[in-house]
Amino acid sequence: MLQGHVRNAWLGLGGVTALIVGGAQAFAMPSVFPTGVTLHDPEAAYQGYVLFPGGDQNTHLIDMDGNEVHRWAYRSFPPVPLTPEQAGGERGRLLVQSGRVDTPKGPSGPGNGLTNASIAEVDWSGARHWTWGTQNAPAAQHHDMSRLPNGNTLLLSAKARHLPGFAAPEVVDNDIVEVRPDGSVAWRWKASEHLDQMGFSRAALSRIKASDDPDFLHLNTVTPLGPNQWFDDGDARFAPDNLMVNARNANVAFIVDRKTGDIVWRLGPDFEQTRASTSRTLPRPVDQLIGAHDVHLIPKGLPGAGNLLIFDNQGNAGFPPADQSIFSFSRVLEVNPRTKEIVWLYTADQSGREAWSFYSAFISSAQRLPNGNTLIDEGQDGRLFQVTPKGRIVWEYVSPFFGKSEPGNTYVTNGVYRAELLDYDWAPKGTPHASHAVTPQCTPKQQVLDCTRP
Ligand SMILES: O=[N+]([O-])c1ccc(OS(=O)(=O)O)cc1
Repeated sequence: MLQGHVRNAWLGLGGVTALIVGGAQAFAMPSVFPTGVTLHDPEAAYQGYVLFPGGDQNTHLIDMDGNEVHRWAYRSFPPVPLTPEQAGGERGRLLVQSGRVDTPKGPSGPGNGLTNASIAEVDWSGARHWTWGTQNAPAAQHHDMSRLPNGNTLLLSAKARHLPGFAAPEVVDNDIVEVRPDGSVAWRWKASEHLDQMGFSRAALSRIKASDDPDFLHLNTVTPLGPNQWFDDGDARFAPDNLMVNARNANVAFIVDRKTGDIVWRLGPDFEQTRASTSRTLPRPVDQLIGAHDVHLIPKGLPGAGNLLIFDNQGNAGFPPADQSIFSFSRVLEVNPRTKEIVWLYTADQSGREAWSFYSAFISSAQRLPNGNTLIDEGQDGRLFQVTPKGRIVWEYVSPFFGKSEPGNTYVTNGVYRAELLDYDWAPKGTPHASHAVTPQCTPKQQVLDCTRP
C-alpha cells in the first residue's frame, strides 16, 4: 500500500526506483535507500528553498517537499546566491563554476581546484553575465567564493608551485584572490607565505614539508567576517572585511587581516582538550577538530550571531593525524570565538541515535536559520536536515541527484558539498513552492526516530 504522506521520496540506486512505502530514515549507506523528503514538521521547520550542488554536476533549487523548482546546468563548488542588490535588481542569480580545464597541469586531485577553468555569474535562465578564468589562465576556484560589498569577487584559487623545503616537487598552494569586475586582481594572499603564523610546532611543520600529499593545507573556507559585535566592542581582529579561513588538512581555522595580510586569530591546530566528545556539558573548551568545513561567523540578526558555526567532520587530518575514538562521528559546533568555548553542539546523540549515525568524512556544511534551527548537510551521503536547538530533526531530505564527481570515476555519488536555505523571495516572482507534512510511520519494519524516543 502506498502511503500518501511521503512526498517526492523514492527508493533508488543503480536504476532501481520505487516509491517509498511509509517513511524511512536514511542514516547509513544501504545499497537501496530513500531519496527525497523523508520527514517534515512544517510548524517547526524553517521554510524556504534549499540550494545545493548535486552529484550529477548540476546546481539544484528545491522546495520543502523536495520538488526541484529550478536547475542550473553548471557545477558549483559551492553555488553562491546573489541578492537582487548584488545582481542589478534581478532575482535568482548565482556564482557557479563554468568550465573545466581540458588538460589540468600539476598535482590535480578531487576537489583541489586545479581542474576548474572558469567561474561565472549566471542568471535564472543560465545565461552568463560575467566570467573569470580561461584554459590558459584558469580560475582554479575551489571550495568557496563570495561577492563582496564593493562588487568584487573573492575566491579560493589553487596554484601548483614548487615551495622551497618541501619534499614534493610541486605542491598545491592556496591563494585567496579578490577579482574586480574587469577581471583584474585587486588583492592576493598566498597561504604558503603565512605558514609560520598558523600555529604549527616545529615537528608539525617538518611533517608538512615532508608530506607526500601535495594538497598539504587544503583550504576549504574563505569568507568575510561581516558585521559582528566583537568588532563593535572594539576588537579590531574581527573587522568585518577580515577573512575567516579554514585549512581542512591542518585542523586550523584563522582570521586574515585584510590590511596587513597577517593571521590575527586562530582556532587550532592544537586543542586544549584532545579527542572530540559528544558531551553536552556546556560551555566547555573546543576539543579536537578534524577536517572541518564551512567555518563562519553566524550573521548579525540570527540566533547565535557572532558565534562560529563549524561542521566538524572528524574526517582524517592533521600533522600527525589527529587521534579519534574507536568510531568516527561528525559534529556541528557553535563556538564563542573570544573564549573559544563550545556553546552549542549537535551530534546524532541529540536526536536519540548513536553518534556514528551522523558522519561525513569530507565536504558538508551548517547554516543557522532565523528561527534558531540549523540546516545541516551531511555531505558524503547527500543527506540534508534541519534540527531544532534541542536536536529534534524537523525536516530531512536525501539528494536523488547521482552522478560521477570526476569524469573518470567508475562510480556515482549523491554527495552534496554545501547546502543553503534561501527565502522564497530570492527566486523570481511566480516560482512555485510546496510544503506538506511528512510523518514517518512507526511500524516494526520502519524504525524511525520518533518511534524509539521515550
Ligand atoms: O572528491 N571530491 O569531490 C572532493 C574531495 C575533497 C574535497 O574537499 S573537502 O575539503 O570539501 O573535503 C572536496 C571534494
